[in-house]
This record gives sequence, structure tokens and C-alpha cells, in this order.
Amino acid sequence: MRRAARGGCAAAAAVRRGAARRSLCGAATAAAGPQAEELASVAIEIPTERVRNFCIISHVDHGKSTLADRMLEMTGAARPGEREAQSLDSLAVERSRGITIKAQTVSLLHEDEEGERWLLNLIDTPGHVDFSYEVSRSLAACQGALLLVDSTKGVQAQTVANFWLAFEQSIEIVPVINKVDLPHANVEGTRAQMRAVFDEKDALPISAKTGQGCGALFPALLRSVPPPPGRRDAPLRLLLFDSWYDDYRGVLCLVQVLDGTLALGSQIVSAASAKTYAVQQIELMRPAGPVPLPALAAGQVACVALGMKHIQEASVGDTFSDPAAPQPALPGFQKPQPMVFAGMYPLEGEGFDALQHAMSRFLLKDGSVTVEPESSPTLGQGLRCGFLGLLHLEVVQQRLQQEHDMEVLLTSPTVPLRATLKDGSQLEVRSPEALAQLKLEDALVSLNEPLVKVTILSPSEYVGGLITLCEESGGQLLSQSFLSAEHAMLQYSLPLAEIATEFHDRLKTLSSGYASFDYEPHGEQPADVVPLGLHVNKRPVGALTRIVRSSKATDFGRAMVQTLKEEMDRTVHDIVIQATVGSRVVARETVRAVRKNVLAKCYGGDISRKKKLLEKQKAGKKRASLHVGDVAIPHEAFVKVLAPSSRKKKR
Ligand SMILES: Nc1nc2c(ncn2[C@@H]2O[C@H](COP(=O)(O)OP(=O)(O)OP(=O)(O)O)[C@@H](O)[C@H]2O)c(=O)[nH]1
Repeated sequence: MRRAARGGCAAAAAVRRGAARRSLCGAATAAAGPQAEELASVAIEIPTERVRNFCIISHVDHGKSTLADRMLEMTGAARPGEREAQSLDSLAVERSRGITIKAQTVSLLHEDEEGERWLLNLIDTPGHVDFSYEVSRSLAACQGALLLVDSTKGVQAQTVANFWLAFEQSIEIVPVINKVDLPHANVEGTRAQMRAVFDEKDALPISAKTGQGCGALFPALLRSVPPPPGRRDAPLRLLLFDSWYDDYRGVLCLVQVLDGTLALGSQIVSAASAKTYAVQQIELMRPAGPVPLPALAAGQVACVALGMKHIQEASVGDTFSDPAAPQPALPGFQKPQPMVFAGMYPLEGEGFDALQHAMSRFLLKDGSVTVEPESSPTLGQGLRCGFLGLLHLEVVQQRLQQEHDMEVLLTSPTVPLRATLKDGSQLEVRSPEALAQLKLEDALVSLNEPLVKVTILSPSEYVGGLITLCEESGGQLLSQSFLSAEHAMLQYSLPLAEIATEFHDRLKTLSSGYASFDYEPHGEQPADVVPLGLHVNKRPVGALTRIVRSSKATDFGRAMVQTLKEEMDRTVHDIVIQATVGSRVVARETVRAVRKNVLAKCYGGDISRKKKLLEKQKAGKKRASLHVGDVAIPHEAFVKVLAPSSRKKKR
């Protein structure tokens, strides 16, 4: 199964939060923007045959959110000119980074040329591989997908990955070529690639930005995508496909009625927990605010409030039904598994309690982060957190800062290793310190690391360099093919740990930014890795230990001691920095002692001026730092040593 198809986590979306807040303030339908009252009155009357549930899938940055906004505007859900910030990208971090993380849903009322009204539920999906579980979950509630390809970039790795996700779920695909307004658009080349890879022939050329060609989208959508299969006269069945915690209203659930009709005030029972809930609110999602409904019919999608106290009660993939006619559970979604782990510690001034508090609030919104306590002699008490990937890790760090005012230090990311011990037991090794301890105790029989199947799409001219990169990263070639004379596809089996460091940056550099990649789990292999430790004046700095391939330990060690040397303040004594594997020193640097004579300029005998200068020098040394014995390591030094190059840029 693809990694993306695992699904399942708590969600937070500011469109929905904003909407919730507005409804709390009593503004309800009137404030829910243009068309809201009309939508509220006609939604239940629209027959299932005139409901369409669809999403937009594409590679990152190919224009999903821009197209979603264009469709909102075309159906009157948003007014023209309200599009400076994309309506569906609503987390602060999404806006600041220009990426979509949480899938969003919006209900649109569309009138066709014959004056027939249609209810369209549009689900905007993220493009980045770390968040592809959101894509698969969105697909579960859809019968159709607009497959969007940027005509200046052509088919990319996540176009292929998302196509297969949709194809495997029997979703009807409507192929669309975007950005045709750009002078370097290659519409025919892109069309040829889509034909070669997906056998999709009639892609619609559009510009989501200017609106060119977009008029053809709705007719194509209504024609190609089937209505949802549910029956209104069948016993009630609901699929919960997303949930999130609203600061003001508690847990909210995004549901699709599979069969029957859901009425406000009725009772429903969860197949997962057998708990019964009263339906307190049913709302259609709109960018300007929610539209309250008295009932929701088969095929329709809406947000419901069930009075749940904890996000854990809203188990994504759960089936709800009428307690008088309980229905069996549908196959649910599996929980997304963390792909990388890192230690999280409070920065200067912030205590562990503040970190714990911020994290517990954050977890209400993003249940895909796993958390367990850990402590480090240098950094004190902290948390070991599991993330879906490196971008997810960065996003969590950024959201903690933006939404909870919490600055954190993250230690080197580590992939989970499966250890078999001499006592016959097995355990998952999630930190360099844990591996170092097992090695020290000589407790290991074997150690396995996760592999991924990487799909790379690239202009043919860069293929040679990319093959070298994959081979240097310990990859095994699985397949190589050409989508056209200029466009190649490579598939490699690679250790996940390679992806978690600098693979992405090197891939982008080697291909001048043109290659793209996607990955999915691909079994495991014996791991030839070691914990690379760092010592300052012979004292271990546990927080800087990282797990590296044995063959790369010396190179990594040299880079680490060099970086630390450059970042350390010089003191009156020499500081010896060593990188070690077990008891073997693989790299060493010395920060030479210096005594800066701040009094040199103080000729004359002004003793108070001398004192002032000495105090100033002392204060300067007190910049935020961590202490190893009597040596202070500045925070910036920690951050630089820990950050792999891949964590500095947007992927
Ligand atoms: N010229 C032009 N630019 C476009 C068009 N569609 C989108 N863009 C631009 O392409 C960039 C990416 O667009 P988004 O809509 O954010 O792409 P996305 O696919 O939602 O991105 P992710 O959510 O990160 O996957 C933005 O700068 C858009 O303004 C188009 O039709 N023409």
C-alpha cells in the first residue's frame, strides 16, 4: 500500500475555525457570504443525482488552491477581488509558505445552462508528500478528481502518485492542464505526457489565474463524475473522514452521508466505540462562514458537531448509524505512521511546562504527531516527537511558534529502526541515544532500517547525475523509463534515512530544480548505521548525537566538529571538540584560547570605565547557551550542527 493511502489524523483548518467563530458570534447564515441563505434552503432538496463530490489533485504548486478559488468565484461563493490570499489555504503557516497542508472542504451551488441547480462539494488537497495521507482521506469522500498539471512543468512525481491513489479508489479523473497563460507553457508536450503516463487524452487547457478556459470545467465535471452512490431511503450510514478541534466549539467532524438522511437533533451511534451522540449542528462549509442546515441527505458532505469532548473520540474512518438500525463498520483508515523522530526542547527562557502545555494544545489540532517524554543531560527535559516527514517537522515547529508563541529546539531527525535484542525481544529505536545505549550494552542481534520506493521524474539530461545520487545514497534501481524523449522516470529502493537528510536538496541542485520525487514504504533492510557522538572537552553532548551510515561517519564527524568550532565563542582555555563512534575518535578540532584585551583602548587610569568594559564583556558572553561542563555552547551552534541542509529550504 502506498504511504499516502494510510490516512487518518486530527485536522485543523482556519477556514473552519473562522467559520465556527463567526457562527458563535450569532452571525450564522447572513454572514456566511454571498449565496448562503439560498444554499441553506435548497441544499436538502437537491436530489443525489445532482450532487458531485470532487477534489483537485496535483503536484505541489501546480495551482490547486488558485483553481479552487477560481471555482468559488465562478459559483458566486466568493466575490471577485476577494482572492489576494487563497481562501482555502488558511493556516498561518500555509499562507506564509504558500503550501497547502490541511485539506479543506467547501460546498458550492452551481446553476447549469438549463437553470438546474447542482450541489458541488470541493475538497482542496495538499500537494506535498508529507501530507499525502490527507489526499487519500479526501478521496474517500469523492467520486471525481480534477487532475491538474502545470503546463510549464509537465507531469511530476506527485502527479503520478496522486493519479494512482485516485485510480486505485476508482475515482473518475478529469485531466486539466493549468497555467496556459504563461509564455513558456507547453500545452501539447504536457498533453503528450499525460497520454503516455495516464492514458488521459482530453485534458482541458486552462489558466486558473486568469480564468481562461475555466468555463469548460463545470460541464466536464458534471458529465464525467458520477453522483455519489447513496440512497435516501436506505438506513442511515455516515462516514467520518476528517475531524478537528475548534477552540470555541470543541470537536467538529466532517462527514459524508452514505445512505439515508441525517437530521438535526437525532441520535447516532459510532461503530468504533458504540457510543451514542446527539447531532447538535449540521453545517455546510463556506469560506465566509458555515451555513446551518436542518438535515443532510445521502451523498452530501458537511461539518457536524456531536458534543464530543476529545479529538480521540472522532476516529477518522469511523461509521455512524441510527442506534435503532446500527450498521456494520466500513473499512476505516489506518493511522499515519511517523516517518522521522526528533527531540523537542524548550528554548532559552521557556520551561518544559510551557512546552508541554503548548504541545498538548497543539495535539488537539494535529493528532499525527506522536509524543513521548525524553530528557538530555545538556538540554534537560524534552519530548521525543514523531513526524510524517521533514516538512511536517518544520511545519510543527513553525506552528508552535506562530500559534502558541513557543520557540523550540529540535534535535537531529532519526528514522525508526527495528532492533532485535539478544534476549529475543524486539523494539523500535527512535533516538541516537537509545541506539548508543544498546551498542554500549552489546544488546543487539540485528538492526533493520525502513526502505522506501522513490519515484523520480526528471528531464532526461539530468538522469545521469540523479542515478549517481541514488547509488551514493545506497539505492537499488527498480525501473527506468521515458515518458517522452525529454522526460524520464526512475524508481529506486532507498533507505528512508537518506530521504530524511539532504537527498531532496541534492536532487534539486543536480537537476537545476526540475526533478521531483515521491516515495512510499518498501520494506526494510539490515541497517549498517552507528551513533556518531560529539564530545566537548571529553564530555559527551548527548543532544548532538546522530545516527549515520558507518561509511559516512568520518565525513559527517568532520563536518560536525568544523561547524561547532566555527560557532563557538573562544575562551581563555582551549576547547577540544571530537566526533566519536563508540570509543573511536573520527574527527577533532580545537578552538584556540584567546584573552581579548578589552582594556587595550583604556589608556589612562579611569578605573570606573575599565570596570564598565569588563562587565560588558561578561554580559556579551552570556548569550543564550547550553553548558557542557564549564564550556558554553551557544544555541545557534546547536541549531547549526543539528540542522541537515534539507531543513533550511522549502521542499
Ligand atoms: N501564471 C499562472 N500562475 C498560476 C496559475 N495557477 C496558479 N498559479 C500560481 O502558481 C503558484 C502556486 O499556486 P497554488 O494554487 O498555491 O498551488 P497549489 O497546487 O495549491 O500548491 P500546494 O498547495 O503547495 O500544493 C502561485 O504563485 C499561483 O499564483 C495559472 O493558471 N497561471
